[in-house]
Amino acid sequence: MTTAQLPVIVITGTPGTGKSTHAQLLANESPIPLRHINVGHVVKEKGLYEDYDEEWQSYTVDEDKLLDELEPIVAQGGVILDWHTCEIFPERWPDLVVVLQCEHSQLWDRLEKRSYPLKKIQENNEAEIMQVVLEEARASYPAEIVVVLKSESTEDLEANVTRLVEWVKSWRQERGFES
Ligand SMILES: Nc1ncnc2c1ncn2[C@@H]1O[C@H](COP(=O)(O)OP(=O)(O)O)[C@@H](O)[C@H]1O
Repeated sequence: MTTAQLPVIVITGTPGTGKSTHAQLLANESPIPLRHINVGHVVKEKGLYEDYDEEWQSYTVDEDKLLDELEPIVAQGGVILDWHTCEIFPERWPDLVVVLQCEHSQLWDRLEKRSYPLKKIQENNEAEIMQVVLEEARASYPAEIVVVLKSESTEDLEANVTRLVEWVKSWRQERGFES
C-alpha cells in the first residue's frame, strides 16, 4: 500500500474486457487526479521487453525493467495500472484490484475486431472462461481488495466507474484526506 494521499488502482482482466475504457473514464471522472498508465504501452514505448513474437503478436516483457520503471510512478500514488496480468506487481502496490469480466462470445467478437490471430483469440477466450486473471489476482492480493466487475455493456461501464469513483472518495475520507 502506498503512503501517498492518492490510491493505486489496478484494473486487470483478459485482453478486450474493457480495462483501458474503464481506466480512461475513471481518470476523467475521478474527483481527484488519477493517472491512467496503460502498462502495455509503457512496455512498447520504453522497450521493456526481451523479445517480440510475430506469430502471437505479443511481447516477452522484461519484468525487472518494467517494475523499475513503474516503481517511482506508483510511489506517488494516484495511478490506475491497466494491464492484462497483475501478478507481477508487488502485493504492497495496489489499494484496489479490479478484475473485469466479459461473456466469452462477446469477448471473441471484440478480439476479432482487433484482428488478432485466431489462436490468440482462442487462447484469450479460454483464459476468460477459466477465469485465469481472477485466479491470478486472488493468488497475489488479499481477498478484501480484489473486486470482480462485469463489463458487457455501456450500462455496466457507467455503473462500474460510478462505483469506483465512490470507492476513491471513501478511501480518501477513511484516511482523513479531503475529497
Ligand atoms: N462495458 C463495455 N460495454 C461495451 N463495450 C465495451 C465495454 N468495455 C469495453 N468495450 C469495448 O471493447 C473493446 C475493448 O475494450 P478495451 O477497453 O480496449 O479493452 P482492454 O483494455 O481490456 O483490452 C473496445 O472496443 C471497447 O469499446
